[in-house]
Amino acid sequence: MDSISVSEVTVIGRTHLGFMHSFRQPFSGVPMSPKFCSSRVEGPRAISSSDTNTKSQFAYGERIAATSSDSGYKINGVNLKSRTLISSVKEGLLLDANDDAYGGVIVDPEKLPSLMMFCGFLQEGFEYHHAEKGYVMLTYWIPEEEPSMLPANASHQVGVGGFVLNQHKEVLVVQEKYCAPSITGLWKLPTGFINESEEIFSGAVREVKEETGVDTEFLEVIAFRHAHNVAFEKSDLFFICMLRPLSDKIIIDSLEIKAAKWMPLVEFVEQPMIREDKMFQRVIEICEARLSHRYCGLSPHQLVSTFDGKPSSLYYNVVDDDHDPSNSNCNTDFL
Ligand SMILES: NC(=O)c1ccc[n+]([C@@H]2O[C@H](COP(=O)([O-])OP(=O)(O)OC[C@H]3O[C@@H](n4cnc5c(N)ncnc54)[C@H](O)[C@@H]3O)[C@@H](O)[C@H]2O)c1
Repeated sequence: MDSISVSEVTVIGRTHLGFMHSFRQPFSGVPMSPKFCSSRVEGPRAISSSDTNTKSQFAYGERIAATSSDSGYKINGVNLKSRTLISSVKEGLLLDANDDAYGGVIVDPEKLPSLMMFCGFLQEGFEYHHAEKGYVMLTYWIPEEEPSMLPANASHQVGVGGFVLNQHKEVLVVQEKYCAPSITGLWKLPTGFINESEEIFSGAVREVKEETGVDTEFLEVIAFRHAHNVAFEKSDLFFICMLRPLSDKIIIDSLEIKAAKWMPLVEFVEQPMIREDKMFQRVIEICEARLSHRYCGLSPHQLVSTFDGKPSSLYYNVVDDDHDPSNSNCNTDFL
């Protein structure tokens, strides 16, 4: 941090993560490393939703203090009265800020006086929250007597595996170019990670296409696995998806994949690594149960929740509202 040089603030961002709001500042010296900071106002929960986005100032000094609301209250031991007065205890630097809906303030980065401000943020007890390409987010929870309510950084990665079976009861399998020595030579399902803002159903189709060149149609999530500390200390949600092949020609992605082929399901299951692996055994059993209609997976249904107004995919599998079992995709034949 200390070696970063100053450049002008060019972007104001506002990232909403529950209680967190933030701002960005790219610096020269470090390729596009805007900083996010977040803060929360101490004192009575005086900021109602009607106070949201009212103009405040956020003070930075050797201690941090901020205010909102017309009624006086204390921040860092300092009595504050005015909505716009924000005072630091020692330096008294004032930053323009907007109140947020959670009793916090969003500092206007365009008004930040210098980089020292940012270096100082860490010295003042701001903590790294997370980093993405192009920014680092720092947060600070002011009320010392309260535990921080800021949501933690994302804890999971989401992976998909494609179970693609053709009419000859052959499953589409790959050998990975880079893998643990213990699975070298294993013919496995194509797997990969979901991209940001990508759906599970389209991510599975994309991964299969990228690795094998085969076009598919998503059918159902058959099962998912939840495991911890899988990569970069993140937990892992792995969705095993049944896909229907729409083409059969294999063109591998030679960067990631050593080989791919259509393999008879019985041969696939007979591989020692698969036979000895309880999870894969169970996955195969579930897939076979699905093929014989003894089991039904989850299919995505698009809807918008009024809760957050976001278009969403709800994965479920029940008979439709008219209670007509023929409307359930459990009856769909995959082969
Ligand atoms: N691969 C398997 O056999 C397997 C088995 C069970 C579950 N899964 C699940 O599949 C999902 C995807 O996992 P995966 O094994 O396909 O992903 P992966 O580890 O193969 O990573 C996907 C891609 O990222 C690259 N990559 C990953 N880490 C790298 C690094 N440190 N440096 C350079 N490149 C790197 C890989 O080469 C690969 O191209 C996860 O949810 C996982 O739990 C995979």
